[in-house]
Amino acid sequence: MSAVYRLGRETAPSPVHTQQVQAAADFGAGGMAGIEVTLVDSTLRDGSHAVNHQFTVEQVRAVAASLEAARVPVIEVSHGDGLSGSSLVYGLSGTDEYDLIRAAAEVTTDTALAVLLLPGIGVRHDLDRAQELGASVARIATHCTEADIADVHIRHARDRGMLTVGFLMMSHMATPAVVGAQARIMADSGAEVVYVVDSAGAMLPGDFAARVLAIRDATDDSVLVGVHAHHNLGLAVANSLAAVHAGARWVDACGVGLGAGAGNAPLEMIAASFERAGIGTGVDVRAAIDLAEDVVRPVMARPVQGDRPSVLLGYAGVYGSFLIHAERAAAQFGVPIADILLEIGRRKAVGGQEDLIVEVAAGLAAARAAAPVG
Ligand SMILES: CC[C@H](O)CC(=O)C(=O)O
Ligand SMILES: [Mn+2]
Repeated sequence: MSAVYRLGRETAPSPVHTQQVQAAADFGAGGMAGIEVTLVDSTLRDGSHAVNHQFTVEQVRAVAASLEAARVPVIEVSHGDGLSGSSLVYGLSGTDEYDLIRAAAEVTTDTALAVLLLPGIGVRHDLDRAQELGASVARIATHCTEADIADVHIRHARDRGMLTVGFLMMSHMATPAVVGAQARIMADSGAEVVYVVDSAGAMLPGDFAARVLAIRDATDDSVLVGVHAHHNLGLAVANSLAAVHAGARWVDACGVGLGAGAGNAPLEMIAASFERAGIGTGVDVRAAIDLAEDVVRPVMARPVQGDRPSVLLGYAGVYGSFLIHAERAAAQFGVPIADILLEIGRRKAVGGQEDLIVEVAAGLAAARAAAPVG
């Protein structure tokens, strides 16, 4: 017989104030009317993780053309780990990313092309090559405490006339004040937009809002703030709304959410919910819904969803792009993926430490083998 549940563990809510009702209404339909944002679609870059970096020229042409038709203003095309990410450690590209950038450039005229670069994986020359093929937006990504290593790349992109964006990855690992200070470093280097990036999909709406406000404060609103949310805890759209409410004006999304882990904020849901909130994006919502279903879903090699490993990524604060590596290590060493991800989270691994996943899996397997049976 099951238990009878009785009221008792709940704490009483505090009395309702008029300001609270007004603040809540900001998050309702039409509550953010008058705000305009720039949407950046990263299906062809973050989505690269979810297809094991196997995008083809034909797929890129189809996705890029449909994004242009939906009036998405900026689309990002690169290996998942940024320019020159194709490697044994991060995953070899099926098609050279410059061929993919060229393909996207050939089918777009009104949409701007962006590329991602992680200093050390890619170099300044990679930005030059991408720009020659048509990229005009450079997104320079570092761990959230290492903004200074982006200095030469940000300056270089600005000198070449590219719209330059700083991208503070794994932002949940630093306090709002630290994220603000790091954004200031990127702004001083010349970044025009600086992003709060929830690489692990571990952040809650207030975590985003606090970091957006901290960046605005630390930079005296001299840069625009962007947000890049992952859906591991099912919060990517709500987090993006909270970030916009706090002042973010660039917002990333991917068709069907195609991206690392449980994916990114789905473009079609961002476009639709933002329109309901009154936020202007310029994107054709019907076309975004159609392209997600008809163009992006067919290229998905695997469903991007909040399954066990994806939720664990968000819960443990682990890099979304570690998912495929962790799945492989779990199969190779015969240990539960949950154990690997929780241990990686405890060790606070940062991007670039993919080999630690193998070390952790091997260690867990050895510990199991050594444990007394029974
Ligand atoms: C490894 C680069 C990474 O995928 C960038 C990004 O999208 C993120 O940190 O979420
Ligand atoms: Mn991402």
